[in-house]
Amino acid sequence: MKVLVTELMWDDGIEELKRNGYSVDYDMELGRKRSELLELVPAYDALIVRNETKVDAELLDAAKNTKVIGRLGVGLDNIDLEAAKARNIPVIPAVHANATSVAEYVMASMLDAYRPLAEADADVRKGNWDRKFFTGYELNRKTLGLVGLGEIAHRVAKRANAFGMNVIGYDPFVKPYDHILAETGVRPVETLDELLIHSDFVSIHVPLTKATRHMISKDNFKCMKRHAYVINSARGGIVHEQDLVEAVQSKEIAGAYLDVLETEPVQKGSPLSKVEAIHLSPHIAGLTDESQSRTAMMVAKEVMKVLEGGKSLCAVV
Ligand SMILES: NC(=O)c1ccc[n+]([C@@H]2O[C@H](COP(=O)([O-])OP(=O)(O)OC[C@H]3O[C@@H](n4cnc5c(N)ncnc54)[C@H](O)[C@@H]3O)[C@@H](O)[C@H]2O)c1
Ligand SMILES: O=C(O)[C@H](O)CS(=O)(=O)O
Repeated sequence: MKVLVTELMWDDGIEELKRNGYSVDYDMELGRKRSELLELVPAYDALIVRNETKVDAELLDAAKNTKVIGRLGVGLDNIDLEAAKARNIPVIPAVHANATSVAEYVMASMLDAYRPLAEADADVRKGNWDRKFFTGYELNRKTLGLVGLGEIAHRVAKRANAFGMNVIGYDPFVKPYDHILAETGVRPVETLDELLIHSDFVSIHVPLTKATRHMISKDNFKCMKRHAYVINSARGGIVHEQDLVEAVQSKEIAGAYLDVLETEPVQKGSPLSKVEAIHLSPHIAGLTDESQSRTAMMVAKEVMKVLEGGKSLCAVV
């Protein structure tokens, strides 16, 4: 059977498929080459994608022999789940496989905001020794507000607790008596405004949906503390980018860490890249060697399970 991998996949998973007798074609840029992809896809029994391949009705119609779709991550905003369901094609994300890596990225962002080592290093290399300017702040006793209280948010909360932070969270779908809140030390709040008003850091952990698009925009920044930072490692489009630029430029908030953008890769001349206090990274929060090895192996194994006639417990449709 033939498997087509259209985006970055760690060797472990590719080798696992080959060891089990599958023929694998791998082009990590194919997700961006739509017409080539549409031409190639009918020949494959399984499709393995990441976040850039648009898996819509058109692609699924072309994928006449495809029996399963593996997703090398958890965000599903690039996949038309209804269209997959209608065609009886299970979609299998790498459930929880990169959550710890994202949680560590959020901790790194908060530490960078308060202890900017890269900037201090650059300054010392210029011959300066400015101890006053580089005096930082402690995360201890600061408030972290988590928007969305799913898998990643809880892993962030555990780590933030270890740093002595107060952690609050907003998620209308999580019950206030849910045991996970007690286990990870999150105090739930009832409204997004309440979270924004109290937080020194606001970290976003919701999927991109119609309801979450531009969930953080102009009026929300006005609620926030002037020294607060926004961290978005979830999806571009949840934070309104132009409103963010204006909020940082007018000092309504201190800055932001964005791992994800509304249009990826970053556009030439993007206003985001002109604001020093907006820190950008190329969608790498979930990318570590460990997480990608786990992700690739999990997806390879679950895809093979379906191709061999079994059922994957990780399938979302
Ligand atoms: N940057 C990266 O590398 C990276 C890596 C992994 C995941 N992600 C993104 O992070 C997102 C979250 O991942 P997760 O594993 O924590 O997902 P999850 O499904 O475990 O949690 C999402 C939470 O968001 C909540 N939610 C949904 N709509 C909401 C709303 N309108 N208001 C408040 N809460 C709402 C849900 O109730 C759920 O608890 C993913 O959907 C993905 O887009 C990014
Ligand atoms: O949704 C995810 O898991 C992440 O955004 C990482 S990736 O799969 O898009 O690389």
